[in-house]
Amino acid sequence: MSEPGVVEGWDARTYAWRDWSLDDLRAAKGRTTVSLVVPARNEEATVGAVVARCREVLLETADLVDEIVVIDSDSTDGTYAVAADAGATVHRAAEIRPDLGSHRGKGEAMWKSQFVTRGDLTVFMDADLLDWDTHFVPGLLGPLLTDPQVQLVKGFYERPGAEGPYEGGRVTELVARPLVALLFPPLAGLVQPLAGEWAVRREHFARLSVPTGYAVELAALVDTWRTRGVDAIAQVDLGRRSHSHQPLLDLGAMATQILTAAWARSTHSHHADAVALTQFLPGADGVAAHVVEVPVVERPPAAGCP
Ligand SMILES: O=c1ccn([C@@H]2O[C@H](COP(=O)(O)OP(=O)(O)O[C@H]3O[C@H](CO)[C@@H](O)[C@H](O)[C@H]3O)[C@@H](O)[C@H]2O)c(=O)[nH]1
Ligand SMILES: O=C(O)[C@H](O)COP(=O)(O)O
Repeated sequence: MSEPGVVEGWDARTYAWRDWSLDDLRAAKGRTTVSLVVPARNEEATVGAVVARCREVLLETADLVDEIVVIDSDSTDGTYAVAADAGATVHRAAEIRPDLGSHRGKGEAMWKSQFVTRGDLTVFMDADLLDWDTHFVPGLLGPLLTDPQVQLVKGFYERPGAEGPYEGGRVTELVARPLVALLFPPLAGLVQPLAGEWAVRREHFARLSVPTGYAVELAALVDTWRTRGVDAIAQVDLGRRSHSHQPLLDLGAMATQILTAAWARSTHSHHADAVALTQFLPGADGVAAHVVEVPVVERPPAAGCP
């Protein structure tokens, strides 16, 4: 086992959010425009606070964000109304460019966001954040505003829990990290490869193929590395973050999507729109198998769309 520390090659592109003051960032921003995009599915309990705090601090006070856009991803609760009341521009993913069809999923909401936002830079933030702060956004903007070579910035953070502060979640540790180790080793220095808090240059994102589900993060990293080189990716320590946890079986679907996107990016290729995932639940006579059709549709680069 090697000595603990930053993985070789990543030290120069690993930052902390305190590395820039708001004044530094405002000066670097100049006429560059920034969209904060929050994909949200059934997040009425938390999306209001995410939007309201970002609006007050980043849009109205610090003048660092030019628009806050919530993409309502087929919610069946009050997400749309809560986000709108908190001051976001809200769009239903299915209603954006209906001529392009509609799919379920977080990646779909993020892909569709490109047709309703106008920022030169896009910052993505999850809507289910519990322990977080608005400095996430300036932290993620730092490398993009100060280094023209950087195309994509990934957040990382302590994740409070029994496992240890810098260990990721279950999918991160059991799927993403082993995959990166096997197939994409130059990305192994990323502390939280699946973090939902990341930022990207609009022009670069528009040239990426985007899995409609939870593989959007891993795909963006791999494709950025392949097309622009590993130096186009930076990561920023954002402090602490906690979020609501999904049930294990739902994470099985997430893992399947991530594995599919990784497989498509390895020397093998995959062309189906869904993967059948068999899971097991207690049944009347013991264990019962359930097959879940996990969607793995992938959108083409938005830049090629009419
Ligand atoms: O169909 C969906 C599902 C989720 N979301 C939103 O996406 C964000 C993150 O979703 P969540 O289910 O909380 O994901 P996690 O279990 O926390 O998964 C982690 O790992 C995923 C895989 O990389 C990332 O996409 C997530 O951002 C990251 O938080 C939240 O705002 C959700 O409301 C959608 O917009 N549409
Ligand atoms: O990043 C992950 O692996 C998923 O978000 C799951 O996280 P959790 O195990 O902390 O719920």
